[in-house]
Amino acid sequence: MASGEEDGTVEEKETNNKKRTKGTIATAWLTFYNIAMTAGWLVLAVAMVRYYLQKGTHKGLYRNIARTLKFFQTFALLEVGHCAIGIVRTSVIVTGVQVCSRIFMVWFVTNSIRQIQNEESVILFVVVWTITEITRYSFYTFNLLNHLPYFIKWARYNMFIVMYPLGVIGELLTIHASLPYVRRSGMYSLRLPNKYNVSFDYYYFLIIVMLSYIPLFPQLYFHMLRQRRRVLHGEIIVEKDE
Ligand SMILES: CCCCCCCCCCCCC[C@@H](O)CC(=O)SCCNC(=O)CCNC(=O)[C@H](O)C(C)(C)COP(=O)(O)OP(=O)(O)OC[C@H]1O[C@@H](n2cnc3c(N)ncnc32)[C@H](O)[C@@H]1OP(=O)(O)O
Repeated sequence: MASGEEDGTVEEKETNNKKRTKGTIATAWLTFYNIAMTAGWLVLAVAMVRYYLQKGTHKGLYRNIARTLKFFQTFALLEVGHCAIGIVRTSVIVTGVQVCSRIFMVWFVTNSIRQIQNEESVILFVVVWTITEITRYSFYTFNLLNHLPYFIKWARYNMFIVMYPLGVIGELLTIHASLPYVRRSGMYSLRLPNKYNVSFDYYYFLIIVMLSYIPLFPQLYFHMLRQRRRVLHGEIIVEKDE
């Protein structure tokens, strides 16, 4: 008599193989991690809605949620580790660029320059990140638990089409708004002469960061479009080794 696996479809067999290779400890850790991250971003969403309903303005909202945002966005650094040790099938480079650019936005732009914290662009990228991350982490969680509702899968691989550009617009407008303050204050800059004999201008560094979105963002976006074709339309995509 044929075993259950022999009876299964190619898709089922592939899922079983993937699970076996991932291992129990890794699966348990990822389940815990994804539940914690879904909960964290949900807390953030509730805090934002409550603040807006109580105050009727977005002014002061960033300060109200800053701690939670910094904590959960920084925690996402673990994702680079997940890829590096091979417990998730994702590129370290793609994940690294995504996570580091977000951490940079949170710590070295929004958190460091108080004057821009009430900009609408800050609210734009925080709202977009929040919606995206609730969907993404619940997708991973339900997927690991083998109970993935189709609408979450659909949302994970469709919402980014609009959300990614919106998030980028919010981030770029925020960096742009910070430029005059950075120039005036000379923050994080090193002027000559100094004992190291090096100079660094954070103002120009921020302009370089903004320009680096031009080559880097399309790569992240096309990566997600490929993932979308693979997951929603079953296309076999041959990726180059990183
Ligand atoms: C220091 C100076 C910094 C300079 C900065 C330069 C700027 C560069 C430009 C950067 C622009 C970024 C802008 C961005 O911040 C804006 C926004 O995010 S706006 C909001 C919209 N965003 C999105 O929709 C994000 C989309 N991106 C992502 O989801 C990820 O970041 C990405 C790494 C791109 C995801 O790719 P991935 O390959 O992981 O896709 P999948 O989700 O399909 O996963 C692939 C497989 O891995 C499994 N997996 C992954 N993670 C987990 C996990 N945590 N738990 C369990 N399993 C996981 C997943 O299930 C897939 O498995 P399988 O292949 O078996 O199906």
